[in-house]
Amino acid sequence: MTAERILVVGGAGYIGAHTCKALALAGFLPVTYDNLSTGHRDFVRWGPLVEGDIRDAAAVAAAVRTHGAVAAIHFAGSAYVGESMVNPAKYYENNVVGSLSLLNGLRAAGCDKLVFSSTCAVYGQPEHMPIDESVPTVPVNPYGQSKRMVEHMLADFGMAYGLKSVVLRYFNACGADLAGELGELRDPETHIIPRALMTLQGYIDDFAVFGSDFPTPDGTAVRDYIHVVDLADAHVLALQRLLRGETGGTFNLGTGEGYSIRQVLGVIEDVTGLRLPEVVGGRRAGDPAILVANATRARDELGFETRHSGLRQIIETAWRWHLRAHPRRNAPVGAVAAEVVAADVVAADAVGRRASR
Ligand SMILES: NC(=O)c1ccc[n+]([C@@H]2O[C@H](COP(=O)([O-])OP(=O)(O)OC[C@H]3O[C@@H](n4cnc5c(N)ncnc54)[C@H](O)[C@@H]3O)[C@@H](O)[C@H]2O)c1
Ligand SMILES: O=c1ccn([C@@H]2O[C@H](COP(=O)(O)OP(=O)(O)O[C@H]3O[C@H](CO)[C@@H](O)[C@H](O)[C@H]3O)[C@@H](O)[C@H]2O)c(=O)[nH]1
Repeated sequence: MTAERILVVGGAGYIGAHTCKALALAGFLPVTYDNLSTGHRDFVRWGPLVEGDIRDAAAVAAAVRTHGAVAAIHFAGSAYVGESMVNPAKYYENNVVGSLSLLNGLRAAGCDKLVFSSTCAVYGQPEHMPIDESVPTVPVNPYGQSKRMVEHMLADFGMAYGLKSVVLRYFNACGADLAGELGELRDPETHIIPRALMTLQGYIDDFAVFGSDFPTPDGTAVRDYIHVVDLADAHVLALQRLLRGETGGTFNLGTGEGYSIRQVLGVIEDVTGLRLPEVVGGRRAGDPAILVANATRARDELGFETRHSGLRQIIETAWRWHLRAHPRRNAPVGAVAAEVVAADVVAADAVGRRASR
C-alpha cells in the first residue's frame, strides 16, 4: 500500500521538520513545501522538498497535484513576537496574505483538509489561568493578531467552500528530537531556551532576562513549555481525525504547567552544570506576563498526551542538540547546519567554561 502524501507547508522549519519525522513514523509521506527563508534544506529527510512560497497560489496547487497530497499541514509563517511589534507589515504580509494565497492554492487543487499552526498569542493576556479555548481572543501583538485573522479565514472557508480544518494553538515549543537529528536552528535566535544555551556555548554575549517586574511570583514572565516531539505527535492525531472524516476544531497544546524565566534558567544551569550571566533588562514589547494552557480539550477529543514535556527532558534534549549543531564557537549558526558533527569539541569547550557553583 502506498503511503498517503501530506503537504507539509513550512516543513523545513523547527516544528515542521519534527512533524515530518512523526508523519513518516506514522506511515505517511510528508511532502515539504517551503521557501527556506528560515527553514533548512538538510532538515528535509523524510520525503521530497518542493521549494516554493505560500504567496504563489499556482505553485501550491501544482505541488498538491503533482504529489497527490490528500491533506496539508501549514507551519509556514513569521513567528517572532518582538519583531512583529516593530515590523507588523511583514506579519500581515507573510502570515495573512500568505495564508490566503495558500488556501486559494489548496482549493484550486481540491485539497480540503488542513491542520494550522496557531498560537497562544491569539489570547493576548487573559485575566485567569489556565487558558481554555473559550477564553476571548484579544491579541496584544501583531503576530498573534495575524494568526487570529487566519483562524477566521479558515472558519469562513469552511462554511463557504467546505474546507475542514484543525487549528492547533501551541504554547511555547521547545526541546529537540530525541535521537538528536533535529532541533532549533535560527539566525537570529530569539527564544529563551536556545538563547540561554547558546550563551553558555559562547555564541551569544548579550543574554538578558527581559523584565523582572511582571506580576508573577518572581517577577519574570511565565510560559507553558511543550516539547516539540509532543507537538509533532499532536499534528499526526489532528491529521488522522480529519482523514477519518471527523469535524475540525480548535485545540490548545500545552502542559498546563507554567514556569518563570528564572525557573527555566535554574534548570538550564542544573542540566548543563554551567552558570548564566545574571543580567536583567527591560521588558520586551508585546510580551504578556503569563500564558499557561488548559489542554483538556486536546486530551479528550484528540487523545493527546504530553510524553516528553517535563522541563528537564526539554532542556536535556535541547542541550544535546546544541552541542551537536553548533560545534564551532563564533561560527554563524546557519552556516553550520549541514555540519551536525563533532559534539565532543563543544563538550570539551563547555567543560572549560564550567564555573564554580
Ligand atoms: N516556535 C514556537 O514556540 C511556536 C509557538 C506557537 C506557534 N508557532 C507557529 O508554528 C509555526 C512553525 O514555527 P517554527 O518555530 O517551526 O518556525 P520556523 O521559522 O522554524 O518554521 C517556519 C517555516 O516556514 C517557512 N516559511 C516561512 N515563510 C514562508 C513562505 N512565505 N512560503 C513558504 N515557506 C515559508 C520557513 O522557511 C520555515 O521553514 C509558525 O507558523 C509559528 O507561528 C510556533
Ligand atoms: O533572551 C531572551 C529571550 C526571551 N526572553 C523572554 O522569555 C519569554 C519567552 O520568550 P520566547 O522564548 O521568545 O517565546 P514567546 O515570546 O513566548 O514566543 C514563542 O511562543 C509563542 C507562544 O507563547 C509563539 O506563538 C511564538 O511563535 C514563539 O516565538 C518572554 O518573556 C521573553 O521576553 C528573555 O527574557 N530573554
